[in-house]
Amino acid sequence: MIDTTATAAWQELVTHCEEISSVSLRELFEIEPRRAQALTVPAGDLVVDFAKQRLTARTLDLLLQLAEQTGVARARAAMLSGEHINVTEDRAVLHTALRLPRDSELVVDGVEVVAQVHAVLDRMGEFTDRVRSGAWRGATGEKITTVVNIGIGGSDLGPAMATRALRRFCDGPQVRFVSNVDPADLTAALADLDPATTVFVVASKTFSTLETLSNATAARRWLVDALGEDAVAAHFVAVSTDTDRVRAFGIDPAHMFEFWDWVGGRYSVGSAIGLSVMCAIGRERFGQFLAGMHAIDTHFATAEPARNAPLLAGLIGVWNASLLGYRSRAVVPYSQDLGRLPAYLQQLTMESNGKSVRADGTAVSCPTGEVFWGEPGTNGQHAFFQLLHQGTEVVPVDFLGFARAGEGQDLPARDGDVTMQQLLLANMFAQAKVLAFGRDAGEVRGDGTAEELVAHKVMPGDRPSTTILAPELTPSVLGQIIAFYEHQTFVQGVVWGIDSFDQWGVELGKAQATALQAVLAGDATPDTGDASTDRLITTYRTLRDKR
Ligand SMILES: O=P(O)(O)OC[C@H]1O[C@](O)(CO)[C@@H](O)[C@@H]1O
Repeated sequence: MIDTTATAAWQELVTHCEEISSVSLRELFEIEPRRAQALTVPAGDLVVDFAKQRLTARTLDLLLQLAEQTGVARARAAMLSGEHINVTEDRAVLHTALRLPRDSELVVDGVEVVAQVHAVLDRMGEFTDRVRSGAWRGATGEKITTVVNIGIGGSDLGPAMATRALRRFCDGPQVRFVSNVDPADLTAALADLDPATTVFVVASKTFSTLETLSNATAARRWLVDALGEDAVAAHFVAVSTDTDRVRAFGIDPAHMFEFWDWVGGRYSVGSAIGLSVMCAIGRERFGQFLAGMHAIDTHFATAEPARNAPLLAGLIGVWNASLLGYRSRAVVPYSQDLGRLPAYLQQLTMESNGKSVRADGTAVSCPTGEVFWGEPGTNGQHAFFQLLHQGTEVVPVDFLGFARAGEGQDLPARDGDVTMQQLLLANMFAQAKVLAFGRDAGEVRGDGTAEELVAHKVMPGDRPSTTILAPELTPSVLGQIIAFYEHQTFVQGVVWGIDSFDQWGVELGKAQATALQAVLAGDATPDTGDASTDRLITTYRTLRDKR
């Protein structure tokens, strides 16, 4: 298997990296007067501006050579055609098939999958229409007013993020999300609900996840206590790949919405896992959401490399993390509605690329897997931006902003003719500008700053960012943003040589938690194999019993 660091392109990038580290972003803009135009790449409705990244035309050229030498185009074709690129689980990786138009065809492992996908979408649409219209009645004949999605990880973060992002389009039942096995989560979600008007969507690819099954069991008890066992059929539906386990839990497979092992959990929001989103926004808008994803899939599959936004974004992520040593990336959407995007991207990117071995089991030879984190702007400006501007760590930022607020939603700002949406965007542009270009001591002194404060007010600059602008946050645009990040994650995985679609690293903790449950509940002297855990369990028991 190709070792990325052994390629000729990588070797050249290492040398180039040293050269570029001595050139400031200010200088790069002087040397390359057409930089802003050249490094702005449209993709669907997204306009992606890479101009404030620390790179030159030469860097991009070398990164594109790296993509060629590590086989990104070949891997992309393999993914899109359904080859088993998830080698450790021997599975195809086909989230892109979830958003193929109805008249497309794709045969995978001898099965035509597009027809299957649309059959499930149709069933989801029928269920959604019935819930939204009131045709789906609860056990006592009442209309459903609340849908509670019970799931975790990919079975929660995607739908929860999307429902919040599209909240101005939510005109169906209210939708809530319960994920954590912390009982506070379910208790709070159910506190003001009426079992007679509530439907639970139990969403789990495997239908074996401890948190989801615990919450679903508790929710079932809550419902049965109020309405009796026979009520389960009208109040529980499932989303899963495992019919037997759904049946064993007590949900009729007729009330199950299927997806397939070729959809990874963190890539599943376009599958039946999006049922709660469809309930909230309706099937037509959910169709627009899928069409948005498909538009970026098509861009990723067909745009020439130098104008392929997800390809460039993925390569620039590798450049930042593995060569320049910028190990984390802040994602700052200037949109309160996108408040859960950073959490969603944490799973998408870190569960995909947080790996130390390559697909063939050999050790990686460079740092992989950026640490993703963030909060919406402008809130983040009043929290962690100090470190972004003047800290010792350089953290590249992804800014996301929208030209328009939702229809009829913009408000006048405090003074002048400026609207709040303009104020929001002005902040976003200002932050990216200051991060890139800073302010040197001469400029600070020029403002009449007292000499003892000059060092404190110098803004170092040279802090890279990408700005993603779109006209408005609509279902389609949200789909485009998701697919844009999915594909850049894929590109990085290919360059690093890792399997971005397994997640073995989370298994051991799950197994040990299962083993520790009984120890916590019992009174025998703990003997878990390590003194620290034994001591913590003893302390826990003391605290638990001291009231
Ligand atoms: O949908 P499931 O099978 O309940 O899994 C939930 C999540 O658990 C994981 O397997 C591990 O955290 C994720 O990949 C997945 O999204």
